Parts: sequence; structure tokens; C-alpha cells
Amino acid sequence: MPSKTTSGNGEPPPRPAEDRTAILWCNLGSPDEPTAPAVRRYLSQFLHDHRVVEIPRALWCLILHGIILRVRPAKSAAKYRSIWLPAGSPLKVWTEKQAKLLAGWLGERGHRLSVRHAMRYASPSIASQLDAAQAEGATRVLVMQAYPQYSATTTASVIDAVTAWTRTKRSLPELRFVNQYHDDPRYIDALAQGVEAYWKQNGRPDQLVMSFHGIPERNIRLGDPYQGQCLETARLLTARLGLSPSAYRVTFQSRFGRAKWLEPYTEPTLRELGAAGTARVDVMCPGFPADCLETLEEIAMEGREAFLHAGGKEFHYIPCLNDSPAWITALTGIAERHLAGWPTKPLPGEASAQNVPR
Ligand SMILES: C=CC1=C(C)c2cc3[nH]c(cc4nc(cc5[nH]c(cc1n2)c(C)c5CCC(=O)O)C(CCC(=O)O)=C4C)c(C)c3C=C
Ligand SMILES: [Fe+2]
Ligand SMILES: [Fe+2]
Repeated sequence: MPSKTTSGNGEPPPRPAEDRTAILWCNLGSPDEPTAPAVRRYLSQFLHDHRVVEIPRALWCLILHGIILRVRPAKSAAKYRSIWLPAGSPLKVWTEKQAKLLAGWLGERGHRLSVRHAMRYASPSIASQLDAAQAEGATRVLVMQAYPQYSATTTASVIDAVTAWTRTKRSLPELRFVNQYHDDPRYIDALAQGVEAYWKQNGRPDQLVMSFHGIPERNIRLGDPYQGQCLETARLLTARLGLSPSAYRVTFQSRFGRAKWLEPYTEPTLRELGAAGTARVDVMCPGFPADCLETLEEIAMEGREAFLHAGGKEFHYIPCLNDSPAWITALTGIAERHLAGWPTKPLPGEASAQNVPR
């Protein structure tokens, strides 16, 4: 008869696995290359997500396959080509670098864990990175997102992708989600340091425009907290910078389709400021932790053109947080706060408990 300490075949029972933590650093994702077919694949996955477009399925598939996926890929691919880096899409390059820096900084602070970057659309997918983390022995996963402001269109969609993965698995890691950090003092400080450093080198503008990605206004009416969180980020940042209300604007960009999105829209605001004779405008995008198509092309190229063409004199684009030390400090702090209770450093007496010989 097998003893209580064997698994029934004479072998000792499986040793309780040591808990290992992984952080999943998630962003939106980019096409794999700046070509129309690659952009079509990317947009098809992105725009089939019901969190992103809430139009009834049958009607939306008609519009999507009949018009959008025929016309938009070539136009978007040309825009992607204008910002593409030798190593790939800026969004992907920065997101990967942020994950590596976060791993390094947490490692230097004594944490034993891994950090993987994942993309909601295209690659590397959330499912593939969760598989890889589990294959490495991760029993705990902290999901962090490159969306400081919560929106169902982005944050909830990442959570959907993680929970879709859990439905395919028998043995699940413990999971935690960071849903938002729009008012985290470390995030605000990282933004402020970026602006202050830029102004120290380049002088100050007449107007600072803080441009956030838009969403349909209807989503706000249905309870999405996104707009309020953007406004709170802007309030905290301008207070930290000591700006009076007449020195800045908060705007929303990247409108898609004909429905009413959050206003004021960025590009008309830039035209209005140019036409009103504003000599210099600086634009920053506090909701985007990494530079991407929406900041480098839509703001730094198209926005510049709109402002100058309307009569403005000087346009400056202040880069996103990207790999700034203040941002990696902020990410490290946000991660550490959410890791509480999941020891990633040996606790007094605990290290030996996991090494008791059997
Ligand atoms: C269709 C509706 C869209 C909603 C709603 C939306 C919300 C949303 N998006 C971001 C962040 C990013 N969006 C990016 C690109 C992008 N966004 C949409 C549409 C919606 N976004 C499209 C169709 C595209 C693709 C490009 C194009 O064809 O215009 C990006 C950049 C991706 C890159 O590869 O660089 C980011 C980042 C947020 C934060 C948000 C809601 C809060
Ligand atoms: Fe479809
Ligand atoms: Fe978007």
C-alpha cells in the first residue's frame, strides 16, 4: 500500500511549486510591417473587437468588410511608413524597451520576477506571452497596461483577452490587474519632468495642448470613466506645472467614423489657435506612455501642418514618456504597490521554508 507521502507509484508527491511572479506589460499593438496586407490583418482583428466598436455585429461587418478594410489599410500603411523605425513600429519598440527597463529596475531593487510585453492586437499576443510565462513557472501574473486612464475600449479589452486565455487552461496562475493610474503622483511627476526638461531646452509656449485619444461620447453616457480621468490627469499635471487655465487646452484626437466623439477635437483646436494668432503652441499626449502612429504622425506631422497652415508661427511636439527614467521609476512604483502581498523578495524565514529537504 502506498504511503501517504507518495503519489501512488512509489514516487514522492509533486513538490509544491515555488511561487513565481510575472508582470505582463500590455499595449495596443501595431501591424507587423507597414504594408497594406499587414495593416488589413491588424485592423481586422482590432476593429472586430466589440469593446472597440459597439455597433450591432451584422451591420458593422457589412461596413467593415465592405468599406473600411478595403480603403483604410493602404492609407494607414503609408502613415505607418512615415514613422517606422529600423527595429519596427515605434509603439512596439518602446513597449518592449519599457518592459526590459522595468525588469531591470525591479531586479535592482531585489525582486525576483520576469516582465513580458504583450500586445492586445497583432504580436506578441497576450495569450502567447501568458503561455510563455506559465511555461517558465509563473504562478502569479500582474497585468499592467499602457493606458493610464481606464476605458472599456482599451483596459477592459485587455482584461477580456486575459480571461479568454484563462478559459483555455486547467491550471491557472493567480491574477491581478492594474486598471488605471491616471492620478498616480509618480505618473504625474514623470509627465511634469518631461515637460519641464523640454521647456528648459526649448523655451515655453503661449499655449500647451494636452491631447488624449478620443472615444465616442456615447461610451461616456453609458458609464465609461475615461473622460473624467483624462481631465483629472490634466488638472493634476497643470497644477504641478503651475499653469493658469488660460495657458492650456485639453483636447481629444483620433476620431474614427461619423459619430460624435469627445470634444474639443485636437486638430480643429490647433487650427483655431493658429488662426487666432497664437505664436507658439506645444502639444503633448499624456495618455500615451509610448510614442506611436497617433502621436508621431497625427500630432507631430498632421497637427503641425494644421496649426502652421492656419497662421500659427511655431509648433513643438513634446515626446511621450517612452524610456524616461522618471517614467520607469513610476512604473516600478506602480508595480511594487500592486505586488504587495505577493512576496517577490525572500521574506525572513520564508526562503528556508521552501528549501526544506524532503
Ligand atoms: C475604432 C475606434 C477606436 C477607439 C474607440 C479607439 C480607442 C483608443 N485607442 C487608443 C490608443 C491607440 N490607438 C491607436 C491606433 C488606432 N486607433 C484606432 C481606432 C480606435 N481607437 C485605429 C483604427 C487605429 C489604427 C491606426 C489607424 O488606422 O488610424 C494607437 C497607435 C497604434 C500604433 O500602431 O502606433 C494607440 C496607442 C486609446 C488609448 C483609446 C481609448 C482610450
Ligand atoms: Fe466580420
Ligand atoms: Fe485608437
